Amino acid sequence: MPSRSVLELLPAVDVRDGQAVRLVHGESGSETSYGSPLEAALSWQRSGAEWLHLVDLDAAFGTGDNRELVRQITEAMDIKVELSGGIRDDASLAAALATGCTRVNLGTAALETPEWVAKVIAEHGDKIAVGLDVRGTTLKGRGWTSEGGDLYETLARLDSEGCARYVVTDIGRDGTLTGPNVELLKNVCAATDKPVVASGGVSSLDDLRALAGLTHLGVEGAIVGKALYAKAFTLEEALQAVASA
Ligand SMILES: O=C(O)c1ccccc1NCC(=O)[C@H](O)[C@H](O)COP(=O)(O)O
Repeated sequence: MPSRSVLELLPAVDVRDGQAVRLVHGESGSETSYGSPLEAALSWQRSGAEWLHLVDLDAAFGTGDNRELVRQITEAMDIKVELSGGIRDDASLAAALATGCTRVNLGTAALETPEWVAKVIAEHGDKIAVGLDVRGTTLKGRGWTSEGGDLYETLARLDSEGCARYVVTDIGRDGTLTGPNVELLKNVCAATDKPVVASGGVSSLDDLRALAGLTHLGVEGAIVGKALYAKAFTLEEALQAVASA
């Protein structure tokens, strides 16, 4: 009998001005602070996480960076780390990869400098994921007003360039505890053969079970932020829920 794949869970640590924070709709200025990002990351690791989704929000918003702290956190982890936020050129990519992270997530660069993204996909393969942050089917930079084109046209282009994986976020759900956009995830999975990581909106164990029910379509993992910080459930409960879904 073929083995069933278990949904990977990626607890999120988003860093702004040295603090772990949560945003609403990915918008700068909407943050709530949750203290030390290293402590948060270590606590997810202690709770059994196999992945950490670590975001440098200052780098993403162009308000500085938390590069040294992100490096320290990544080095302190025994688990896999996905790094995101402000990775847009050779220097920021080199700094991110030098942390020893498992992969990086490119966002705005995929919209604004597609030639560079094609080049680094060719060079680094599986170490590069692309974040597709959407409202409706229009791509957006996180928390930004600029529009980045059509989701499915961009997906087709990135697929043709060999992109290994997509992190898909409905910005309208992000940080809102209103549930993931299952329809969007199904549509993206239908449009690509590459694995998809769901991001934004998870509010309950039932949401995670619903995402676990999409693994056969290509949903490989789910990023969980606000729900863990708001203590809607524990990470142990979440891991148990997806293991038995
Ligand atoms: O990932 C980024 O690069 C990023 C850039 C700018 C704003 C937000 C960004 N990421 C946020 C996340 O990845 C969230 O942690 C994730 O979507 C979890 O959302 P939620 O479970 O709804 O808190």
